[in-house]
Amino acid sequence: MSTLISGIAASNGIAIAKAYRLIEPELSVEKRSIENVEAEISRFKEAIQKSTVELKVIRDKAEQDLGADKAAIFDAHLLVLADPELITPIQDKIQSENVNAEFSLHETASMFITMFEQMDNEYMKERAADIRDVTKRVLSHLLGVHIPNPSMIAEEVIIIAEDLTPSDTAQLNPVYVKGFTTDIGGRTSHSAIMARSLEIPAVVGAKSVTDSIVNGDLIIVDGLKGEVHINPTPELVKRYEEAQDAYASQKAEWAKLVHEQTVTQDGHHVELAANIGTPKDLEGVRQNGGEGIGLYRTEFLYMGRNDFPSEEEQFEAYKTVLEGMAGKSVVVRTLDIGGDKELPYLQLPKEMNPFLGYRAIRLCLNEQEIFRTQLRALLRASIYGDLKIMFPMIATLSEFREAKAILGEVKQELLDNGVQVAEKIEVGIMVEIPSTAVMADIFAKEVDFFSIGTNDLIQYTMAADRMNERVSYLYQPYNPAILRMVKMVIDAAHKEGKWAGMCGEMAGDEVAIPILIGMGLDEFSMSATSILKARSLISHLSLDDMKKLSQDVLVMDTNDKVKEAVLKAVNI
Ligand SMILES: C=C(OP(=O)(O)O)C(=O)O
Ligand SMILES: [Mg+2]
Repeated sequence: MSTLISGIAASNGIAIAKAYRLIEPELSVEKRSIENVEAEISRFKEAIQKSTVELKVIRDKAEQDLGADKAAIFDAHLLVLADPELITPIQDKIQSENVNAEFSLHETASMFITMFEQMDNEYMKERAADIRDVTKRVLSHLLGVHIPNPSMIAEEVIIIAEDLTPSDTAQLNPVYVKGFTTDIGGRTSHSAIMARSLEIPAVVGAKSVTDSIVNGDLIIVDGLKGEVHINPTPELVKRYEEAQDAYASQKAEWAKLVHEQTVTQDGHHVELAANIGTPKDLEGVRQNGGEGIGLYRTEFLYMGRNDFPSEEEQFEAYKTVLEGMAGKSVVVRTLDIGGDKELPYLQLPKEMNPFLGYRAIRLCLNEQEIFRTQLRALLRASIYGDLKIMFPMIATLSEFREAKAILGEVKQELLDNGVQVAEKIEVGIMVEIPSTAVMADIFAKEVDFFSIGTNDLIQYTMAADRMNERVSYLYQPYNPAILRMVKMVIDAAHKEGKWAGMCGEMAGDEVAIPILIGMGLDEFSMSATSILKARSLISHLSLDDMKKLSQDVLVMDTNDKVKEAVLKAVNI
């Protein structure tokens, strides 16, 4: 009997494959007295040996599939495993206290982790994170349980997880990972955004998938409808295979527009740009006819590793993207860390409300060395294309002025040292905090452009956590409260002769697009895989009709009424 679980459609497409549970096993430790100390120490040594072999295989595979930078984290783990300063005290404790290896490992490692975490030293804090990971691995061997290793997957699978962190997603190889489904998350959580950029069908917020699915179950992930089928009947599999074919033909139709401009029926041109996370995404942008990069989320450069990327490393990444876009506009957003995006090597105090906390520009203005290094790398790369710099999470004008002043200082230092920097670099902001949307007329006098970040703007306006599927019904992009704010921002930009774009998920939403065209949005930035579909839709719209539609919807009372009105006016 097949079982159906409904969730949130997070990334288009249909995937059919075996389940792979990416879930950490229970690793609780009990204290036991042991009689044979020698045997216990051998058992411990054997677990170390197995962990070392395992880590070497993982490291080599990660290097081969994902590159040396992603593999570096496993080198650090291997060093910890070979470190006598950690290993000897564990053996000594087994011997002197006659306790089991699990207990000795757990106690000794916890002592080091606490000590290193309390040090005011980034390097030592990173070591604490390494010890934590390595301890888990050795414990798993002592306890005889299996820790899943996503980078080791070598057959077609569908990942089943409670949630996927951005660094988990960075380790997934789309050659094997055909789809994923998670218990938690919403359409704008980062796992969903990554799934779209990797073109992996995904259903998130499916509540009970980890309870209902065991390794090896046959799974269908329907990323179009938001459904997960567990052990489907052969008839259902057949129907889904046909749906996969139909989706592939539809994509082939859209693909004909890859070299076309984006123009409405009555000749109004807009720009369809792509959101990217790494230079590797450029290929997808080209294949999908992106007219620029509207959002380069640079935080991915900082994730899934052990240390900050150097200025040189960042410079290379930015240069690759600018050169790859061959003179087309590239909007690079400065580091937006915090919220659900954590860095293992930047230990920050736990916060009650991380989405309302110390993140993005707030952190960069405070930890200026991190910010200045990034700005230096960006400015040095600016001569390789059309760079635009964008600051995230701007809430007040003084934050913008301060960030811009720092950028000015960094630029002057570079020029003083004879480093070449592009003459004209537009500097803009994300509009993703309601205070900034409301003050858009004032900001518009000082910024070069706006890019509306609806993922956060909606979460903050509706007071609904974008990661929480229990309040995901409040993710209402067509709610007139949101639409009015978007309209204010676009009008404010135009009044000062500036341009307004949108890089939140709403920009690629087929119900929102007609309204946004009517409001005069200049640039739409979305997952590369949504571009051709959006271009096709826009080519069937008339600007005049959409202007009228956008005025009508602004005075409607609910999200659903607006949606209904758009679906009635436009054949989607
Ligand atoms: C594009 C946005 O930024 P992110 O999703 O990275 O928070 C947004 O908030 O809409
Ligand atoms: Mg945001």
